[in-house]
Amino acid sequence: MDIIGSIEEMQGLSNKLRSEGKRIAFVPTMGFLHDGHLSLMREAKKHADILVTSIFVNPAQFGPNEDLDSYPKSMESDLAKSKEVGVDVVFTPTNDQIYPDGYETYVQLETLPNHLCGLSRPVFFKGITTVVTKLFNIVKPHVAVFGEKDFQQLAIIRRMVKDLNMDIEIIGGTLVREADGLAMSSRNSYLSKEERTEGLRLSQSLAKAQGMVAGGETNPAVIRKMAEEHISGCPEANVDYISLCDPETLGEVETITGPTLMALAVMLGKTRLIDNTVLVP
Ligand SMILES: Nc1ncnc2c1ncn2[C@@H]1O[C@H](COP(=O)(O)OP(=O)(O)OP(=O)(O)O)[C@@H](O)[C@H]1O
Ligand SMILES: CC(C)(CO)[C@@H](O)C(=O)[O-]
Ligand code: BAL
Repeated sequence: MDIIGSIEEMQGLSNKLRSEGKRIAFVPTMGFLHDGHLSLMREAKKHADILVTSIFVNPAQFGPNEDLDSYPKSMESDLAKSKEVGVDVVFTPTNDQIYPDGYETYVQLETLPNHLCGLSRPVFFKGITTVVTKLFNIVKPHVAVFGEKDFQQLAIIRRMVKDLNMDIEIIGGTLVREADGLAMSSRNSYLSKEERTEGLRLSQSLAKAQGMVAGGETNPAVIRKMAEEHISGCPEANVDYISLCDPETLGEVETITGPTLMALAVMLGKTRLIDNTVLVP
Protein backbone atom coordinates (compact mmCIF):
# COMPACT_ATOMS: atom_id res chain seq x y z
CA MET A 1 0.00 0.00 0.00
CA ASP A 2 1.36 3.42 -0.97
CA ILE A 3 0.97 6.39 1.37
CA ILE A 4 1.11 9.64 -0.58
CA GLY A 5 1.18 13.08 1.01
CA SER A 6 1.86 15.25 -2.03
CA ILE A 7 -0.79 16.44 -4.50
CA GLU A 8 1.67 16.35 -7.41
CA GLU A 9 2.68 12.76 -6.63
CA MET A 10 -0.96 11.65 -6.33
CA GLN A 11 -1.89 13.33 -9.61
CA GLY A 12 1.16 11.80 -11.30
CA LEU A 13 0.23 8.30 -10.11
CA SER A 14 -3.40 8.73 -11.17
CA ASN A 15 -2.34 9.92 -14.64
CA LYS A 16 -0.04 6.89 -14.98
CA LEU A 17 -2.73 4.45 -13.83
CA ARG A 18 -5.25 5.97 -16.23
CA SER A 19 -2.77 5.79 -19.13
CA GLU A 20 -2.34 2.08 -18.36
CA GLY A 21 -6.14 1.65 -18.65
CA LYS A 22 -6.63 1.04 -14.91
CA ARG A 23 -9.98 1.92 -13.33
CA ILE A 24 -9.65 3.96 -10.11
CA ALA A 25 -12.13 3.83 -7.21
CA PHE A 26 -12.04 6.45 -4.46
CA VAL A 27 -13.36 6.61 -0.88
CA PRO A 28 -12.75 10.00 0.81
CA THR A 29 -12.72 10.00 4.62
CA MET A 30 -11.75 12.12 7.59
CA GLY A 31 -10.01 9.15 9.23
CA PHE A 32 -10.59 7.42 12.59
CA LEU A 33 -11.80 4.52 10.47
CA HIS A 34 -14.56 2.15 11.57
CA ASP A 35 -16.50 -0.65 9.88
CA GLY A 36 -18.73 1.87 8.09
CA HIS A 37 -15.71 3.25 6.25
CA LEU A 38 -14.33 -0.24 5.60
CA SER A 39 -17.63 -1.38 4.06
CA LEU A 40 -17.40 1.54 1.59
CA MET A 41 -13.87 0.44 0.72
CA ARG A 42 -14.96 -3.17 0.15
CA GLU A 43 -17.78 -1.93 -2.07
CA ALA A 44 -15.41 0.36 -3.98
CA LYS A 45 -13.00 -2.49 -4.68
CA LYS A 46 -15.73 -4.32 -6.59
CA HIS A 47 -15.88 -1.47 -9.12
CA ALA A 48 -12.22 -0.84 -10.01
CA ASP A 49 -8.66 -2.14 -10.33
CA ILE A 50 -7.12 0.35 -7.89
CA LEU A 51 -8.61 1.63 -4.64
CA VAL A 52 -7.55 5.05 -3.37
CA THR A 53 -8.75 6.42 -0.04
CA SER A 54 -8.03 9.83 1.45
CA ILE A 55 -7.68 10.84 5.08
CA PHE A 56 -8.11 14.59 5.49
CA VAL A 57 -9.97 16.47 8.23
CA ASN A 58 -11.25 19.30 6.09
CA PRO A 59 -11.24 22.60 8.03
CA ALA A 60 -13.52 24.29 5.47
CA GLN A 61 -16.51 22.16 6.49
CA PHE A 62 -16.32 22.99 10.21
CA GLY A 63 -18.00 26.06 11.70
CA PRO A 64 -16.13 28.20 14.25
CA ASN A 65 -17.82 26.52 17.26
CA GLU A 66 -17.55 22.97 15.96
CA ASP A 67 -15.13 20.15 16.79
CA LEU A 68 -12.32 20.67 14.24
CA ASP A 69 -9.63 20.80 16.94
CA SER A 70 -10.88 17.78 18.85
CA TYR A 71 -11.81 15.61 15.85
CA PRO A 72 -10.48 12.11 16.65
CA LYS A 73 -7.32 10.92 14.91
CA SER A 74 -5.64 7.52 14.65
CA MET A 75 -3.36 7.51 11.60
CA GLU A 76 -1.43 4.36 12.51
CA SER A 77 -4.50 2.22 13.05
CA ASP A 78 -6.22 3.80 10.00
CA LEU A 79 -3.29 2.72 7.82
CA ALA A 80 -3.36 -0.82 9.25
CA LYS A 81 -7.13 -1.10 8.64
CA SER A 82 -6.79 0.30 5.12
CA LYS A 83 -4.07 -2.20 4.29
CA GLU A 84 -6.11 -5.08 5.66
CA VAL A 85 -9.12 -4.19 3.51
CA GLY A 86 -6.97 -3.95 0.37
CA VAL A 87 -6.55 -0.22 -0.18
CA ASP A 88 -3.82 0.43 -2.78
CA VAL A 89 -3.13 4.10 -2.06
CA VAL A 90 -3.86 6.30 0.98
CA PHE A 91 -3.74 10.01 0.16
CA THR A 92 -2.96 12.14 3.23
CA PRO A 93 -2.53 15.79 2.23
CA THR A 94 -1.88 18.63 4.70
CA ASN A 95 -4.08 21.70 5.19
CA ASP A 96 -1.43 23.90 3.62
CA GLN A 97 -1.42 21.83 0.46
CA ILE A 98 -5.19 21.81 0.06
CA TYR A 99 -5.70 25.45 1.11
CA PRO A 100 -2.43 27.32 0.42
CA ASP A 101 -2.10 31.06 1.12
CA GLY A 102 -4.32 33.00 -1.25
CA TYR A 103 -6.85 30.19 -1.70
CA GLU A 104 -10.25 31.63 -2.68
CA THR A 105 -12.27 29.23 -4.83
CA TYR A 106 -15.38 27.46 -3.46
CA VAL A 107 -18.02 25.18 -4.96
CA GLN A 108 -21.53 25.67 -3.66
CA LEU A 109 -25.00 24.32 -4.46
CA GLU A 110 -28.03 26.62 -4.42
CA THR A 111 -30.83 24.58 -2.81
CA LEU A 112 -29.98 21.12 -1.47
CA PRO A 113 -27.83 22.51 1.37
CA ASN A 114 -30.84 24.54 2.63
CA HIS A 115 -32.29 21.53 4.45
CA LEU A 116 -31.40 19.16 7.31
CA CYS A 117 -27.75 19.53 8.43
CA GLY A 118 -27.19 22.60 6.25
CA LEU A 119 -29.57 24.67 8.41
CA SER A 120 -27.51 24.35 11.58
CA ARG A 121 -24.11 23.93 9.86
CA PRO A 122 -24.06 26.88 7.41
CA VAL A 123 -20.55 26.34 5.97
CA PHE A 124 -20.69 22.55 6.07
CA PHE A 125 -21.74 21.65 2.53
CA LYS A 126 -19.81 24.48 0.86
CA GLY A 127 -16.71 23.03 2.53
CA ILE A 128 -17.59 19.49 1.49
CA THR A 129 -18.37 20.25 -2.17
CA THR A 130 -15.19 22.29 -2.41
CA VAL A 131 -12.87 19.67 -0.93
CA VAL A 132 -14.54 16.79 -2.77
CA THR A 133 -14.11 18.65 -6.07
CA LYS A 134 -10.44 19.20 -5.25
CA LEU A 135 -9.97 15.56 -4.22
CA PHE A 136 -11.67 14.40 -7.43
CA ASN A 137 -9.28 16.60 -9.46
CA ILE A 138 -6.31 15.15 -7.61
CA VAL A 139 -7.27 11.45 -7.43
CA LYS A 140 -9.07 11.42 -10.82
CA PRO A 141 -11.34 8.50 -9.93
CA HIS A 142 -13.69 6.69 -12.32
CA VAL A 143 -15.96 5.81 -9.39
CA ALA A 144 -16.37 7.12 -5.83
CA VAL A 145 -18.30 5.70 -2.88
CA PHE A 146 -20.04 7.78 -0.17
CA GLY A 147 -22.00 6.44 2.80
CA GLU A 148 -25.77 6.66 3.11
CA LYS A 149 -25.28 7.61 6.76
CA ASP A 150 -24.53 11.12 5.45
CA PHE A 151 -27.59 10.99 3.19
CA GLN A 152 -27.65 14.71 2.42
CA GLN A 153 -23.95 14.70 1.59
CA LEU A 154 -24.49 11.84 -0.87
CA ALA A 155 -27.45 13.65 -2.49
CA ILE A 156 -25.39 16.83 -2.81
CA ILE A 157 -22.38 15.05 -4.32
CA ARG A 158 -24.61 13.28 -6.85
CA ARG A 159 -26.16 16.63 -7.83
CA MET A 160 -22.78 18.37 -8.06
CA VAL A 161 -21.31 15.61 -10.25
CA LYS A 162 -24.31 15.80 -12.56
CA ASP A 163 -24.43 19.60 -12.69
CA LEU A 164 -20.70 20.02 -13.29
CA ASN A 165 -20.47 17.12 -15.78
CA MET A 166 -17.85 15.35 -13.70
CA ASP A 167 -17.26 12.02 -15.41
CA ILE A 168 -17.40 10.02 -12.16
CA GLU A 169 -19.83 7.30 -11.11
CA ILE A 170 -21.15 7.91 -7.57
CA ILE A 171 -22.17 4.90 -5.51
CA GLY A 172 -24.01 5.01 -2.17
CA GLY A 173 -22.80 2.60 0.52
CA THR A 174 -25.27 1.07 3.01
CA LEU A 175 -25.35 2.59 6.50
CA VAL A 176 -23.46 0.28 8.89
CA ARG A 177 -24.67 -0.02 12.50
CA GLU A 178 -23.31 -1.39 15.73
CA ALA A 179 -24.97 -4.66 16.84
CA ASP A 180 -27.43 -2.71 19.02
CA GLY A 181 -28.45 -0.34 16.20
CA LEU A 182 -26.32 2.79 16.80
CA ALA A 183 -25.11 4.17 13.47
CA MET A 184 -21.32 3.89 13.34
CA SER A 185 -19.60 7.28 13.42
CA SER A 186 -16.15 8.53 14.32
CA ARG A 187 -17.88 10.93 16.71
CA ASN A 188 -19.31 8.02 18.76
CA SER A 189 -15.88 7.98 20.43
CA TYR A 190 -16.87 11.25 22.21
CA LEU A 191 -19.83 9.58 23.98
CA SER A 192 -19.75 8.70 27.68
CA LYS A 193 -21.08 5.27 28.65
CA GLU A 194 -24.48 6.76 29.53
CA GLU A 195 -24.64 8.84 26.32
CA ARG A 196 -23.69 5.76 24.29
CA THR A 197 -26.80 4.00 25.69
CA GLU A 198 -29.03 7.06 25.21
CA GLY A 199 -27.81 7.32 21.60
CA LEU A 200 -29.87 4.23 20.81
CA ARG A 201 -32.96 6.46 20.94
CA LEU A 202 -32.20 7.63 17.39
CA SER A 203 -32.25 4.21 15.70
CA GLN A 204 -35.12 3.13 17.97
CA SER A 205 -37.19 6.10 16.75
CA LEU A 206 -36.48 5.20 13.13
CA ALA A 207 -37.51 1.58 13.73
CA LYS A 208 -40.73 2.66 15.48
CA ALA A 209 -41.46 5.05 12.62
CA GLN A 210 -41.03 2.28 10.06
CA GLY A 211 -43.49 0.16 12.06
CA MET A 212 -46.02 3.02 12.13
CA VAL A 213 -45.72 3.69 8.41
CA ALA A 214 -45.98 -0.02 7.58
CA GLY A 215 -49.13 -0.04 9.73
CA GLY A 216 -50.71 2.71 7.61
CA GLU A 217 -49.67 5.97 9.31
CA THR A 218 -49.35 8.68 6.67
CA ASN A 219 -49.08 11.84 8.81
CA PRO A 220 -45.45 13.00 9.24
CA ALA A 221 -46.44 15.16 12.26
CA VAL A 222 -47.56 12.06 14.18
CA ILE A 223 -44.27 10.32 13.48
CA ARG A 224 -42.22 13.41 14.30
CA LYS A 225 -44.06 13.74 17.65
CA MET A 226 -43.34 10.09 18.51
CA ALA A 227 -39.62 10.54 17.74
CA GLU A 228 -39.39 13.87 19.57
CA GLU A 229 -40.95 12.37 22.71
CA HIS A 230 -38.77 9.26 22.57
CA ILE A 231 -35.54 11.21 22.09
CA SER A 232 -36.45 13.88 24.63
CA GLY A 233 -36.83 11.10 27.22
CA CYS A 234 -33.10 11.64 27.63
CA PRO A 235 -32.49 15.01 29.39
CA GLU A 236 -29.03 15.37 27.73
CA ALA A 237 -30.57 15.18 24.24
CA ASN A 238 -31.27 18.29 22.19
CA VAL A 239 -33.04 17.63 18.92
CA ASP A 240 -31.62 19.63 16.01
CA TYR A 241 -34.09 18.25 13.44
CA ILE A 242 -36.45 15.37 12.80
CA SER A 243 -37.27 15.50 9.12
CA LEU A 244 -39.61 13.46 6.95
CA CYS A 245 -38.72 14.46 3.46
CA ASP A 246 -38.49 13.57 -0.18
CA PRO A 247 -35.27 11.53 -0.64
CA GLU A 248 -34.36 13.50 -3.79
CA THR A 249 -35.31 17.12 -3.12
CA LEU A 250 -35.04 16.80 0.71
CA GLY A 251 -38.19 18.96 0.94
CA GLU A 252 -40.55 18.09 3.83
CA VAL A 253 -43.51 15.90 2.80
CA GLU A 254 -47.08 16.67 3.88
CA THR A 255 -48.32 13.10 3.54
CA ILE A 256 -46.39 9.86 3.38
CA THR A 257 -47.45 8.26 0.11
CA GLY A 258 -44.19 6.67 -1.04
CA PRO A 259 -40.60 6.10 0.12
CA THR A 260 -39.82 8.96 2.54
CA LEU A 261 -36.49 9.83 4.11
CA MET A 262 -36.65 10.13 7.88
CA ALA A 263 -33.49 11.90 9.01
CA LEU A 264 -32.49 12.92 12.54
CA ALA A 265 -29.79 15.07 14.07
CA VAL A 266 -29.46 15.22 17.84
CA MET A 267 -26.94 16.83 20.17
CA LEU A 268 -26.24 14.36 22.93
CA GLY A 269 -24.29 16.43 25.43
CA LYS A 270 -21.54 17.88 23.20
CA THR A 271 -21.76 15.20 20.51
CA ARG A 272 -23.76 15.66 17.33
CA LEU A 273 -25.29 12.38 16.13
CA ILE A 274 -27.13 11.81 12.85
CA ASP A 275 -29.12 8.85 11.58
CA ASN A 276 -31.65 8.13 8.86
CA THR A 277 -33.69 5.54 7.09
CA VAL A 278 -36.03 5.48 4.13
CA LEU A 279 -39.55 4.71 5.41
CA VAL A 280 -41.54 2.54 3.03
CA PRO A 281 -45.36 2.49 3.36
N1 LIG B 1 -21.96 4.05 9.68
C1 LIG B 1 -21.62 4.30 8.44
N2 LIG B 1 -22.05 3.50 7.44
C2 LIG B 1 -21.72 3.75 6.14
N3 LIG B 1 -20.94 4.77 5.77
C3 LIG B 1 -20.48 5.59 6.72
C4 LIG B 1 -20.78 5.40 8.09
N4 LIG B 1 -20.18 6.36 8.81
C5 LIG B 1 -19.52 7.15 7.93
N5 LIG B 1 -19.70 6.68 6.67
C6 LIG B 1 -19.20 7.28 5.43
O1 LIG B 1 -17.81 7.34 5.44
C7 LIG B 1 -17.36 8.44 4.67
C8 LIG B 1 -16.41 9.24 5.49
O2 LIG B 1 -17.10 9.78 6.59
P1 LIG B 1 -16.42 10.37 7.88
O3 LIG B 1 -14.95 10.14 7.81
O4 LIG B 1 -16.93 11.73 8.14
O5 LIG B 1 -16.92 9.38 9.00
P2 LIG B 1 -18.00 9.55 10.08
O6 LIG B 1 -17.92 8.37 10.97
O7 LIG B 1 -19.29 9.88 9.40
O8 LIG B 1 -17.51 10.77 10.90
P3 LIG B 1 -18.37 11.80 11.70
O9 LIG B 1 -18.37 11.28 13.07
O10 LIG B 1 -17.58 13.02 11.47
O11 LIG B 1 -19.73 11.90 11.10
C9 LIG B 1 -18.62 9.22 4.30
O12 LIG B 1 -18.98 8.87 2.97
C10 LIG B 1 -19.63 8.72 5.29
O13 LIG B 1 -20.96 8.79 4.83
C1 LIG C 1 -16.60 13.54 2.17
C2 LIG C 1 -15.67 14.09 3.25
C3 LIG C 1 -14.43 13.22 3.34
C4 LIG C 1 -15.23 15.48 2.80
O1 LIG C 1 -14.37 16.05 3.74
C5 LIG C 1 -16.38 14.18 4.61
O2 LIG C 1 -17.44 15.07 4.58
C6 LIG C 1 -16.79 12.85 5.15
O3 LIG C 1 -15.91 12.20 5.72
O4 LIG C 1 -17.96 12.44 5.02
N1 BAL D 1 -19.39 12.75 8.04
C1 BAL D 1 -19.45 14.09 7.57
C2 BAL D 1 -18.38 14.95 8.14
C3 BAL D 1 -18.78 15.79 9.28
O1 BAL D 1 -19.79 15.57 9.95
O2 BAL D 1 -18.07 16.76 9.56
